Amino acid sequence: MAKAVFLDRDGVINVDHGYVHKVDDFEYIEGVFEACLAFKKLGYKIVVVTNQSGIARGKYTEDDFHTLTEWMDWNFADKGVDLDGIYYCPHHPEKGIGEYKQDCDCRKPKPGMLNTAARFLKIDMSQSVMVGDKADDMRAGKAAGVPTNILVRTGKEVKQDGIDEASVVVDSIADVPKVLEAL
Ligand SMILES: O=P(O)(O)OC[C@@H](O)[C@H]1O[C@@H](OP(=O)(O)O)[C@@H](O)[C@@H](O)[C@@H]1O
Ligand SMILES: [Mg+2]
Ligand SMILES: [Zn+2]
Repeated sequence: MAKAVFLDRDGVINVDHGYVHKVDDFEYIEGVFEACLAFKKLGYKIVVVTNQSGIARGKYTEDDFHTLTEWMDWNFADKGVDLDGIYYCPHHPEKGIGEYKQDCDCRKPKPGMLNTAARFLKIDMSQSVMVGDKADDMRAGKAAGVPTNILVRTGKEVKQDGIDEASVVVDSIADVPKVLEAL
């Protein structure tokens, strides 16, 4: 069985300017590629799990998301990092338009995206790690059975509920490899 680092996107990989959907607005957080290279060296798969309710809200389309994601995936590949999976939730239970208005199982804090990835990639949750910038990311990790849930300070303002749900709080993804080395 494999172990994985589940990565939230906005606020962890890139600066969360709010519903980012264009290459021009996609600003990488410093040290993200080096951190991901370190995860790979430590034997982890890397799986992105991102809530994209901007799709449900009609701010951008699934095609816009795919275009940006393909560009991001190539950026990682150029740096020697093969992302093992990228999962997204396009829904919102109240603000969604049409088919996107759903109380789905994939929107974090629910664990659907992590569980789907785990089935497909044969991931052992008990050895895996979640990295996010919100309490709901920590809750999704815990609901999936991930024991190490790391909150970073590069995204949404860290609040008490996030701190309470997290195993550890670090400044950014650049600090995560040393946390994993100590596990
Ligand atoms: O951090 P991840 O999961 O990768 O993506 C979150 C984003 O899709 C957006 O999620 C929204 O939350 P709501 O979906 O409106 O609750 C807001 O927080 C936006 O500012 C943010 O850009
Ligand atoms: Mg986030
Ligand atoms: Zn969903």
